[in-house]
Amino acid sequence: MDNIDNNKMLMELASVIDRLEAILGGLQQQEQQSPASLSGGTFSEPAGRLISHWQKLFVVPSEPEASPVQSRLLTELEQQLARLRQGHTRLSGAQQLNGNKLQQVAAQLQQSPFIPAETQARLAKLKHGNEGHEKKLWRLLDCYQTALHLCTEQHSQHQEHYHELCSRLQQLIAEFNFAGEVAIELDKIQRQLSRQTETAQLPGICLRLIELTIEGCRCERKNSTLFLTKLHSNLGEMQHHFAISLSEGQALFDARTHHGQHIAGELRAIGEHLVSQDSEHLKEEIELRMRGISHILVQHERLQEREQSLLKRMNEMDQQIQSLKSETVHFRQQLRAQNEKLFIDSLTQIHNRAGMDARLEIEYRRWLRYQAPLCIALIDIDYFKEINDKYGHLAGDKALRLIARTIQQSLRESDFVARFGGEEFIVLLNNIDPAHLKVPLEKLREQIKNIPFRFKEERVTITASIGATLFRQGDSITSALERTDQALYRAKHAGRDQIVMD
Ligand SMILES: Nc1nc2c(ncn2[C@@H]2O[C@H](COP(=O)(O)OP(=O)(O)OP(=O)(O)O)[C@@H](O)[C@H]2O)c(=O)[nH]1
Repeated sequence: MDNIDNNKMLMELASVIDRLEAILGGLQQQEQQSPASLSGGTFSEPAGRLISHWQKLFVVPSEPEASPVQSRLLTELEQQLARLRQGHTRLSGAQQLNGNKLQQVAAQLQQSPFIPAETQARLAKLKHGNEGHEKKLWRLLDCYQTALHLCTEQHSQHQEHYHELCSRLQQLIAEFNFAGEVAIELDKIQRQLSRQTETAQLPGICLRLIELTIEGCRCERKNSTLFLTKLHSNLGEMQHHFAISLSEGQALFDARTHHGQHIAGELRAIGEHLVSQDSEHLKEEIELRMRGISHILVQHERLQEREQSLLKRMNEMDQQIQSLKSETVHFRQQLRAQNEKLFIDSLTQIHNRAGMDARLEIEYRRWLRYQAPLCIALIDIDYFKEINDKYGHLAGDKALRLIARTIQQSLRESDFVARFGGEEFIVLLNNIDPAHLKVPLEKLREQIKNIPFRFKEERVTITASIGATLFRQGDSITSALERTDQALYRAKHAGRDQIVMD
């Protein structure tokens, strides 16, 4: 069912791409522009065919402004994207249904008393499903639209927008944690992006990433379903063995009790005869009873053999449980790594915006409960564009990594730092003394300023502006963030390289 839906979604995407291609094909005939060459060409059909049309239409524009044909083309593309969005909403409804079914199975399995704790944890994860990929698909579609606009963009900010798009795509790729072929492909694209790809290749890269996301989801779902099926059959087998062992154990117990009672009865009878009968009769009676007892002893030996084989079976089942446990531990570790990766910024290796959202929510609730002073600060690097323009984007990236490390090292263990976006960082300082709030922030500002940057053998000082505020009565997260943003704005306008508190 899952695969059918994913295939349906892939087909839907492919058909939209085909429709786009048809429009482009028509327009191409009207266009007299000469085709320009593109290196790479690693994209799959139909994305590859589509890109070659773009090459012809966008790579060597004859006019500085987008022509009416190009504008019309963009409008049509956007309409197709809108249709794709509608189709996707329908499909995600169907997927939701599947997800619900999977969650029901997981919930039922979780109730079974035979499930080890580790497996319970994994099933709980399955129960919650994974909505992240869908959001990423939309982010990719947005990137795709941006890439299309970039192809026609002529103005001075082109380079800046180009780098921003590359960063967004790299960030998205870093957030994926697919395995196998998809991971290898993603890695290739990641490297391609870091090598200054041509603008005209970006739409194709976006489409390829969409394809890979769907393929990755399909594999992930397939693996989860396989795991569930295997788990289910293992558990069924174990339950069956347990039931047999249980009834066998009960039968053994009953037989032992019965034999015990029998032997006790025989001994009692011997005792009674010892006092009441004459010696000849007594001898016969004892022989008879002794035969009865030795018969019971033979039966008892057989019981012991059955007990031995039952013990052996129990041991085998125990081993089965152990291997099931270690399998689920491994899966859980994978899931944990995947979750952690979602919250880490690929460039700086500190938390990203999603990580910050999660932590801010926790700190805010804690502040509401205990009212311990909580400070939020935005750190924005001054004139960072100049670094990029003068020394290149890669040098800029290196600087961002170093700044992130410096901020992290300057903070206490309980403080929190994340990359808020671009060249902006956010810091949360909890349990801070309001009277001395500026001290750690000043230290931060100084430490950034003292980083010994060297670009092209030139010593460069990078400074930062900081806006900060304390959470106040009646604050929401948004209101505190807005205040911090305004404080940062004032710090910039007052000449940069300084802290403004609100
Ligand atoms: N190298 C690199 N640059 C980035 C990244 N993200 C954003 N930027 C750049 O950061 C720069 C931010 O520029 P602006 O917003 O104009 O700010 P600024 O130049 O720092 O100037 P002020 O903030 O006003 O002091 C842009 O050039 C972006 O391209 C990134 O991941 N790597």
